[in-house]
Amino acid sequence: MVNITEKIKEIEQEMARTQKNKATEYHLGLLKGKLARLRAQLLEPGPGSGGGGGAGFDVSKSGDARIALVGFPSVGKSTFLSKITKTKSEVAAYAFTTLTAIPGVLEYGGAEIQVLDLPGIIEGAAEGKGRGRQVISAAKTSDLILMVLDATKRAEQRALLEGELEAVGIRLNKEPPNIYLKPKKAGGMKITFQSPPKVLDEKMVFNILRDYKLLNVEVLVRDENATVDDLIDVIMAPHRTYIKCLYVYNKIDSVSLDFLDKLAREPNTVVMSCELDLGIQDVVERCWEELRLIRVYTKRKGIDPDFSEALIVRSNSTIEDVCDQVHRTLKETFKYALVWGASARHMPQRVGLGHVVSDEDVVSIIAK
Ligand SMILES: Nc1nc2c(ncn2[C@@H]2O[C@H](COP(=O)(O)OP(=O)(O)OP(=O)(O)O)[C@@H](O)[C@H]2O)c(=O)[nH]1
Ligand SMILES: [K+]
Ligand SMILES: [Mg+2]
Repeated sequence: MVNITEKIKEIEQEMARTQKNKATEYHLGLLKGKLARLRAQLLEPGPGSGGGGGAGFDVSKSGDARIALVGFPSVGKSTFLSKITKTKSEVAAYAFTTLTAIPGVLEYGGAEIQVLDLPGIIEGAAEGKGRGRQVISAAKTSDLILMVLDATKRAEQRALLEGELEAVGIRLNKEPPNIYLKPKKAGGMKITFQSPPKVLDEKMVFNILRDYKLLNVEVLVRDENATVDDLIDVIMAPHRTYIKCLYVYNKIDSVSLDFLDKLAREPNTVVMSCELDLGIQDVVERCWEELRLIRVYTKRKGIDPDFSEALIVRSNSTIEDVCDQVHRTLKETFKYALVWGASARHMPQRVGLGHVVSDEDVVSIIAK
């Protein structure tokens, strides 16, 4: 383990030393690939290491979605959990008050959202410092990461934390790169650019593929702005997780109004003070928006819809998903559905199992 960590350090240092220019770009690209492989290796439980990969905490998923509270120690994660759920997680002024994952339930919009309060992480977490690896594994299983930051601390805290998550393959607020890659049994490399690339070139792609021993492979780069990092992410796809992240600055009671104004304007950012009870509701509303959960109300023939209880499904869900939420076997007797609401072209619209529902649709399932 020490060995890999040292190798990672060496490569990071070499990359930092190397000037970025046309002559060094291929070399840097290969170093990036090597780094990505070593980091993945670090996360694999090694032989006899007794789970050195750091499995997550033993908290089963429940509810309609999961939010993870990630941050440095004492930024106010537990204080926040205690504000928005009925769970009381210990709060104190010293670092590492929370030592395990504490789940709470946030009730909002008819949904039950599991919120995981996690131990604070420190620099080097990705390499196994503190409970970092476990915290990050738990974060990986969430639908939304709330990165809780202390508004009174240095601005670098955010980049440091992002770096830790990046290092273990978490990609925040990013879509998977638009590069198609398919390993083949034979036929050599086939590299195609859909339009002239702005950053990558054929030699770079060739070098990286060869370095990964992908000698028979088809690659189609669809995004003209794709980078070496994007290509590596596609090659390393099983080790990459794309998660939404909301940056939440707490303790705004202790900063100037000018600074607060600057923070609040940053993208994907919300500000709050748990101590003064300021902005908490805004944070909850932003979480709800980011999760993009959809409420569907069911209606029986001849009776008004039941607006007191919603079925909660993910965005882009279909009538089939709605059926599954009602009952496991419902779709076996499904004939058609009637839909009222934003997803319907006319009211009601008669639809099949593949119809994509919108938030607050009313649905009547007609059985055979
Ligand atoms: N000034 C100020 N202090 C706060 C605020 N929210 C929390 N605190 C204080 O910050 C300290 C740390 O709070 P915790 O909730 O324990 O922080 P944590 O992030 O869970 O800490 P660990 O579990 O140790 O990682 C406590 O003394 C809180 O009272 C806030 O909005 N403003
Ligand atoms: K604390
Ligand atoms: Mg805590």
